[in-house]
Amino acid sequence: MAKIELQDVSVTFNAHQQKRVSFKEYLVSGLFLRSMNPPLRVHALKGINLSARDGDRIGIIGHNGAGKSTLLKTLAGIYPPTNGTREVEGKICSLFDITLGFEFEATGWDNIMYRAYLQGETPSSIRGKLDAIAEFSELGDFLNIAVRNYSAGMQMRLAFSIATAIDPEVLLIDEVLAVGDLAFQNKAKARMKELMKTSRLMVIVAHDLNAILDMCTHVIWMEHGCVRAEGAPGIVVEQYIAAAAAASGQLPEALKAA
Ligand SMILES: Nc1ncnc2c1ncn2[C@@H]1O[C@H](COP(=O)(O)OP(=O)(O)OP(=O)(O)O)[C@@H](O)[C@H]1O
Repeated sequence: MAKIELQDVSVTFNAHQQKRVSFKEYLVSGLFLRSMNPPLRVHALKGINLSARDGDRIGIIGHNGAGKSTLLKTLAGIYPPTNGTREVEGKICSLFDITLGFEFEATGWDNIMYRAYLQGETPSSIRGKLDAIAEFSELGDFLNIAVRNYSAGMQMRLAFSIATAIDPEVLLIDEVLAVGDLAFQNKAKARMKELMKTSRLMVIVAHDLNAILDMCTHVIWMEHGCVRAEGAPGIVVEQYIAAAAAASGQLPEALKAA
């Protein structure tokens, strides 16, 4: 069974400020032993509660900087909650930032082994998938050389081929993932669709509201690190569009017609 349970989760970052300071300000701050660039605390997530089970397809929408990617990364276990608790059960496949964590001095083949192992495969289950991963990546002999010699697109191909080789129970996707050239993108999209169908639980961050309406059973609208609204996709997306239109001083199409 796949399961996600976030209780009162907050994530805070300490960002280093790089304000320009005049020489005078610099001297005065030194005199009082004050830093001119104290860390800026960014409250990316504030008190998020989320509960999802087998069969749920959750869409996350919201403005730039609302906290969508941070939420996805917290679910993936990349960011530990600053407060609150995170519980995720099931094999996770994260389709975002997929090229992070390559061993650049190692060959493509070795990276397949390392990564698949980190994704929870055993040495024997990896061996059964090696050829399929290599074939999907279409990297051929390049798999014999160090990954540092790959182009950005080739790294993407390899990372995507490995990440999607497992049968995920929990699928975490950022819509902006664009993999490789046009031919590979079509292949990648088809594989993503397949994974969306077969995974038990999916959470997707997207700005494409039609995709959200098509795919999701539940939508969470994030605003400044909080959940502004959540519920049935049709209702939440409509509220989101109306709020965006009001903010930009335009009437939503539906209201214009009324
Ligand atoms: N590693 C980090 N260090 C410091 N601040 C961060 C970090 N990651 C995100 N933030 C901040 O957290 C807030 C939420 O960012 P996040 O990337 O989650 O937003 P988002 O909703 O995914 O935005 P977008 O739609 O633009 O991708 C922003 O204010 C961002 O500056």
